[in-house]
Amino acid sequence: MNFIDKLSAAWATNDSLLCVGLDPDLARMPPHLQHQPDGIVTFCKAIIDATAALACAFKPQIAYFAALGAEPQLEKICDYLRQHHPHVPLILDAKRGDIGATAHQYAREAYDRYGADAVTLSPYMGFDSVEPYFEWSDRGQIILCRTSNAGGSDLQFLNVDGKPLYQHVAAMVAGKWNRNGQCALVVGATFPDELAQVRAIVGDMPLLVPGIGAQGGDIEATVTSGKSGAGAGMMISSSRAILYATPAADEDFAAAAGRVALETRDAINLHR
Ligand SMILES: O=C(O)c1cc(=O)[nH]c(=O)n1[C@@H]1O[C@H](COP(=O)(O)O)[C@@H](O)[C@H]1O
Repeated sequence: MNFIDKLSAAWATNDSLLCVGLDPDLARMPPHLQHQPDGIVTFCKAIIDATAALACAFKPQIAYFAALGAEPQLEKICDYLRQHHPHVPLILDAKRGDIGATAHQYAREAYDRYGADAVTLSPYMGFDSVEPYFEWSDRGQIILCRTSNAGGSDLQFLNVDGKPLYQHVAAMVAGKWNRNGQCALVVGATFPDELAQVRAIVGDMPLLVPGIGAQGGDIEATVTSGKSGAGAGMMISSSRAILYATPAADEDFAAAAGRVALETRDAINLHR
């Protein structure tokens, strides 16, 4: 099943627009897991099992693994997701962006090594830096458009031919770039006005929307501004607020993650 169909099925099956971000920070994990050889795997599996019925996607962020040389643990987590929760799409958050030959290697990493359904990409090196990813015709490309951080405005808000650069990115990705019909865009929950602008440009294209939870984005404004005509169309992502829902010393971190995921999913659904 291709990325968009799998995402649409997960929206319906789990009645959820919540994407659970897997950003495992050793220092915030329960102490008994911090020094175990596969402690990150154990931590993430417990979070995954506690939230899989509530999520429309999982999004591991590769930096938290690569910084520790823990890519083999990320492989195990991705294998686990595909085997035990195959109906929930796996998004590798890597924000790649490089010339074509190098991009092809990054595509192999995301889609073949980790088996991701989709990967996050930067658009700023242009179409030929994204083109190699289309060789995997059933997989998704999620392209940065209006990011959740304050500094995103430095470039994305530059006025180009009468409109901000991020709107050009939205129009390009929804048009010429969406070669396999598997593209999506990243728009931060911290900017609901821009979320509405992007929605108006791209029709029902899925949007990955980080910025609720730890970054303080407002759920009602996010859903109202970003939902598609069918009241879906978004992967509203939260990482730290779910992963570290209890103090690190608390043994019951997975149950707390499940509780916060349930509350977040339901709060999102109130406004669909
Ligand atoms: O592409 C992303 O996922 C992303 C885009 C963006 O604009 N802002 C953003 O925070 N993210 C990612 O979303 C996650 C946010 O984590 P929390 O703030 O803990 O929910 C991190 O993994 C970020 O790298």
